[in-house]
Amino acid sequence: MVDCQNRHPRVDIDFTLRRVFGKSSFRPLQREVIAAAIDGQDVFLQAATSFGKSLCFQLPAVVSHGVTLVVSPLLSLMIDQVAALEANGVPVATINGNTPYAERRTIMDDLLSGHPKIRLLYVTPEFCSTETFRRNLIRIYAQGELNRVAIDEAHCISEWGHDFRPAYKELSWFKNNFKHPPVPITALTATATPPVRMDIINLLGLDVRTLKMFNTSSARPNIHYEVRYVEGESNDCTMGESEDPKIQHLLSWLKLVRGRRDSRLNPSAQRELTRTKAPSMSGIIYVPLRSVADWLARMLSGSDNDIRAVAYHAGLPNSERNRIQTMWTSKGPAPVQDNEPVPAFSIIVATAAFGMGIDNPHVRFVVHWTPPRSFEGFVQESGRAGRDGRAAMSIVYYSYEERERVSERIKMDENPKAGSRRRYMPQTAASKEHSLKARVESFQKVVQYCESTWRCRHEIIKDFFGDFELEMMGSTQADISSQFVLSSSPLDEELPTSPCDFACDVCKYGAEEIKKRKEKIDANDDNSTACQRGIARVQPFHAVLSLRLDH
Ligand SMILES: Nc1ncnc2c1ncn2[C@@H]1O[C@H](COP(=O)(O)OP(=O)(O)OP(=O)(O)O)[C@@H](O)[C@H]1O
Repeated sequence: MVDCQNRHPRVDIDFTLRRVFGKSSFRPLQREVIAAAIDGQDVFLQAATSFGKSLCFQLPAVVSHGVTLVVSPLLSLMIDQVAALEANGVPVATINGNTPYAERRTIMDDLLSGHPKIRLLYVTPEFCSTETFRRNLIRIYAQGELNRVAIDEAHCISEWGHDFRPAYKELSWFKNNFKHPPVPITALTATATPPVRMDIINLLGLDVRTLKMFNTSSARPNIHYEVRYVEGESNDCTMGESEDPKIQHLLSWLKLVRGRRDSRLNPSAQRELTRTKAPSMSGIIYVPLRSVADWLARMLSGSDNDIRAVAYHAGLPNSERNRIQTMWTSKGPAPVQDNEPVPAFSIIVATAAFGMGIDNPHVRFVVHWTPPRSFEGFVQESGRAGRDGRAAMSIVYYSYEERERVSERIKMDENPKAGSRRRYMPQTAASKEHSLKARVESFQKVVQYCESTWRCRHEIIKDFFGDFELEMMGSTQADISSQFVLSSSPLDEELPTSPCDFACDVCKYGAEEIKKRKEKIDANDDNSTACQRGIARVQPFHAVLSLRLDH
């Protein structure tokens, strides 16, 4: 058997970075992570959304001997990364549910040839646990051609492995079967809490004594985080635009943004000229339900000629979803045709089906229409903004009614009605308990993030992901602020500062102001509005969650 770890040539990674990936320099920490991978170490990288984690396994795969197997949770993510690698001329393949038989055969023939051309193969965890694929992998390994296994979005191992994607739990198969020589593993994530990190390490069978750990801070300095407190009912798809306070708020905010942008881009000329020439500003609005996505996209598009909004959710045909995603991720501003005005805003109104890993550098804002159901999901989704390093915005609309609704949905997912779409499928009583507890805690953190009127929101994010604990585990850390354009100018140096440099509503407007904004909804927390509308009194949030944990 050949040990492919010892067969990689001495490589100039700077040359490969420029020549293959078209990047001029490494971001802080990338070089160290890549060097550890080329050296054959097991690597754990936890870095903020948009840090550039993919490069940390793609570049080693390009310069090393053999094939790197990439385990990825979502088809859309695989398609995105495979297309980007192909565009850079890297031999890459994916085998997934949509791969025709003949293409699978060609890919496997290459991988089993003893000298494969393919450098990276993207698969799902479910495919990894099929007998046929495992038999083939053993042959590839025996030929000395299995270089590394990369687990992208590794938090899914812990978040999903215990319930609705049990195949994630079987990934220890790699360490158990490829021992002499060992096949190194790289695990990457932006959103793992301390217990999730330990779960990932244990489930993958990694040895903490030899594992190389790297991390950056979890919050994104170029994102301005804000919570907007809104009163009353929402997501009522029968409502008109003028009746919904959130639509009203959003439209006036967009108008403000557009006004500022117009005057910055073209201060002296007429606005019409600016509208014709400037590219659209991209944004994502996350909603809890498909029906709300369709309704809100319709409302926004119909309300203003300057907004083009499309819905994206799992209920759309695959072809439509692919079309929207391709349009969305195409790099660069949308081309301007003739003198046709380009809408000022191009918005995707999406359910959670659109999120993790999606890489469009130009997204300027991400809005959560209702409180997100998990804190990890919130950080992943808001992390779609500002991936070009420039200033971007995250807004969460928050009301107590919506808070109760989300906790009700969490409850329903655990005990679905017969015949309903079942989102989670815990296997045993113990794993059911584990998964419920994790989900409840994660949502409690969302509530804490939204209801806090005094703490910097960046600090809340960093706390949740335990940046400090990573340091205690011996992780090599890097400051990534140089990667982003921060909002304050050098002229502000004399002014007092805040933990996030005023990049959240609490630090920018002060605790008193945020408290005042929140008081608006505090007045309604006794459910009186619900009673007035004839809606049954909803159980208070904390009662619902503690009840849930009791059985
Ligand atoms: N050294 C670099 N120089 C310039 N751009 C880079 C560099 N490394 C990565 N990028 C770019 O940064 C963007 C984000 O990279 P990537 O998608 O790998 O992020 P990520 O860390 O996986 O984020 P997420 O966790 O949100 O999916 C990509 O467009 C990528 O091309």
